[in-house]
Amino acid sequence: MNSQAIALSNLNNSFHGTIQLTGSKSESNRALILQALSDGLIEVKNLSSAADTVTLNNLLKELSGVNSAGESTEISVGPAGTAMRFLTAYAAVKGTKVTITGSERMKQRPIGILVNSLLDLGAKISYSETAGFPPVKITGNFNQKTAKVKVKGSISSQYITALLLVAPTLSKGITIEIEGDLTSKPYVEMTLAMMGQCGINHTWHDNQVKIGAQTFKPSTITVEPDWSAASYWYSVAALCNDATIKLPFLKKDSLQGDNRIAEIMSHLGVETTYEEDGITIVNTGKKLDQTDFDFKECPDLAQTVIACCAALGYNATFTGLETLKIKETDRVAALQNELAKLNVTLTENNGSYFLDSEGKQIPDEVSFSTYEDHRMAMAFAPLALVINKVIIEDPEVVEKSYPHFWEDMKKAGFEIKTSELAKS
Ligand SMILES: O=C(O)C1=C[C@@H](OP(=O)(O)O)[C@@H](O)[C@H](O)C1
Ligand SMILES: C=C(OP(=O)(O)O)C(=O)O
Repeated sequence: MNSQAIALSNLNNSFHGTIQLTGSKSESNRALILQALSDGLIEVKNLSSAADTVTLNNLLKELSGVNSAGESTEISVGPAGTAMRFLTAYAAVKGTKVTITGSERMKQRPIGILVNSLLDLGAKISYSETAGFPPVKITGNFNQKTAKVKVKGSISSQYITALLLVAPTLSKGITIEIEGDLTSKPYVEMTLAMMGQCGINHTWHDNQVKIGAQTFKPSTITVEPDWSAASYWYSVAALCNDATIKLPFLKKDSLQGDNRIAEIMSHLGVETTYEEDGITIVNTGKKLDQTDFDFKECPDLAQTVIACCAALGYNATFTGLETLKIKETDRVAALQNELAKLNVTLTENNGSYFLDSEGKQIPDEVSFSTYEDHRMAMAFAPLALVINKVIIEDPEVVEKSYPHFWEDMKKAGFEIKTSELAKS
């Protein structure tokens, strides 16, 4: 089978310039649901160009034409996890007759925890194929039975966000008891902060988050640029001999937990200066001064940081990677496979992953597979700064969150050629 790939090289090893990032996919997708629930009282500015956001926006428009009395319809979210989870809660409480499906991978990403909570609340919802996984079918009106639900916190924070977003529109509101550890906590905090901007109050004591029935106030949400996307520029800066990169409109006090890439990358020699109109990141030449990194609160940064450490020949230990196995691909397995091409290993021991990169001979040319995962492509692309020729297979995967990634890489001096790749 032949498939498209691109070959990247970068002989300059230096970049001084500005990169304009698109809006945060996470903030945008919350804003769209809030806007739809508020019947247009909420205005959204700087919406992301991410395919996941475009998809959600289109599907919300499509669903606005479907009512609970009419024919059932089927929609597909493709690979968009947040769209899958948020739309399931949205359609369930509206009683919209719809089957929500997605890509083949989406059908392997669990949704049972959310569906069980929606059933407890009073939704009419079932599975069309495999219990616990998409597609889900919403079959009728929602009559709220209870306000209280228990949600396991360690699998995905998106289930909690999905419930919180719809909570103010329910006559009894929702009180969520989070069971066990909460993963990706900053994403729940982002949800609550954005709802606060729209006039919705909450309480959060111990493991109980409560949102009562409330009305949205007319408001404007301005989406900040995407900090997860910024992480690839931190990697470029870390791998360049000489880099000063301006990323406009990113803020220190961000709603996005992935702003901790600034702190993480400070240990790899990249310094961040916060300015009125954005941030500037600079390679200071400092060597690794910390060897343990935890990604429980920022799982989307893991691939960037691990690939970057491997390229720099650093040994390090990583934790908080549990949820990576149920994302766009099994990201741990994907990392292990691709790092092996650099003669680097990532081995698990009791939930910790040890990266053994020191002194490894990196080949002159490496072709990286991307596993239908945007973050695999973007995490490995900057390695063209230390490898003569990097080939990225199926480069269009970046569209999911960062459609103009390759144009931005060209602006930064990467030479990019398309190539036909022979796959067995
Ligand atoms: O709520 C969100 O916008 C997201 C939450 C995180 O997922 P999990 O809560 O499943 O870790 C993150 O990985 C994903 O990219 C976006
Ligand atoms: C995990 C991700 O997205 P989602 O869960 O929304 O598909 C991601 O963007 O890295």
